[in-house]
Amino acid sequence: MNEAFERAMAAFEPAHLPLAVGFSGGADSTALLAACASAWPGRVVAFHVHHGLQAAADDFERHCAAVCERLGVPLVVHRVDARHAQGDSPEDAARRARYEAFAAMARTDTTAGAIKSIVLGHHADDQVETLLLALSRGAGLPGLAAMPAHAQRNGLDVHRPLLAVPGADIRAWLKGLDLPWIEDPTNEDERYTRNRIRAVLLPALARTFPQFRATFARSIGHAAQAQELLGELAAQDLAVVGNPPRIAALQALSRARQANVLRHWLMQAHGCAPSAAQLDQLLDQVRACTTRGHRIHLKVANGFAQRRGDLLHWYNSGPSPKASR
Ligand SMILES: Nc1ncnc2c1ncn2[C@@H]1O[C@H](COP(=O)(O)OP(=O)(O)OP(=O)(O)O)[C@@H](O)[C@H]1O
Repeated sequence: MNEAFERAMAAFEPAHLPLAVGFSGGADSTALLAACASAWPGRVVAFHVHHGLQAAADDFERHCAAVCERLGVPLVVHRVDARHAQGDSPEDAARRARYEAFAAMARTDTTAGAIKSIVLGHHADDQVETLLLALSRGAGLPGLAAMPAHAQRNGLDVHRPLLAVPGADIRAWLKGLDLPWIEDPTNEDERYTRNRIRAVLLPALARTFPQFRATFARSIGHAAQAQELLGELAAQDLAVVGNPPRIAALQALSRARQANVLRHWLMQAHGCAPSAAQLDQLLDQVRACTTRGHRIHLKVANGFAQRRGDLLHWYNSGPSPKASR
């Protein structure tokens, strides 16, 4: 019995049933799986991503299979090889591979029926860690908005019903059940920033600001709401400046709106995010672009932004033959 955990689960309404649970075998997703299996008997499936490169991955899979059998929940396993490309962080590569694996598992036939929603065990401590990591990188609003409780990703409804529940409450609830879970040894490894945050910063925060989980969550909510507005404004501005954007139309906007719409365009049309320095340089070039001969050709993310006539293009497949002005 744990009130915070039970309250969060009672408030959770998945967008669709049957429901998949992202099941790593760790404490949080074990509690989530057990709670979902009891709330929606026969309508829950476990999705396990097997990280082929990790030596213990086969043991994790066997553990998950045993727990699923105990709970009477079907298990789907998908193998990924999340080797990261140069310049890509291992965490980002693993996360991307995980969501692709969830989408692939959702396309397989499960005995429970077609899967359109997945639920993940991220909790209040994970959310605070995500915020602190974003601050440590100097992230903008999208980073400060941390993880949403509900989002669409790779065609699936992704739910995180435990975002307001501290990790300790989840474990307290799980201890009342007779179910085993895995303690991932890499969670103790202080070479990872996330683990240092957990071991060093969270206890200090608890001593200094006892309510930090709730107050940080409020700030995260404000950032997410502001980011939503910026997204709406960017979509409206993109409709006006065009895709690819017309340079003269960009120049009619304030610098902050240019930055907002260019970031949105690069992400929506090309799936890339410029660094703050690159975006700043690009804005300087857009402002300076007042003659027919002004050339723009700048490195932006993993490609280049380039002036072609009246338009600003982005490419990463080698320069265009017509690429002068
Ligand atoms: N290998 C995996 N297969 C399926 N889902 C996973 C996997 N790893 C993580 N998840 C999902 O993502 C959530 C958050 O991931 P994170 O890496 O923080 O968890 P974890 O420490 O591996 O395990 P847990 O959160 O279950 O204790 C998990 O609660 C789980 O729902």
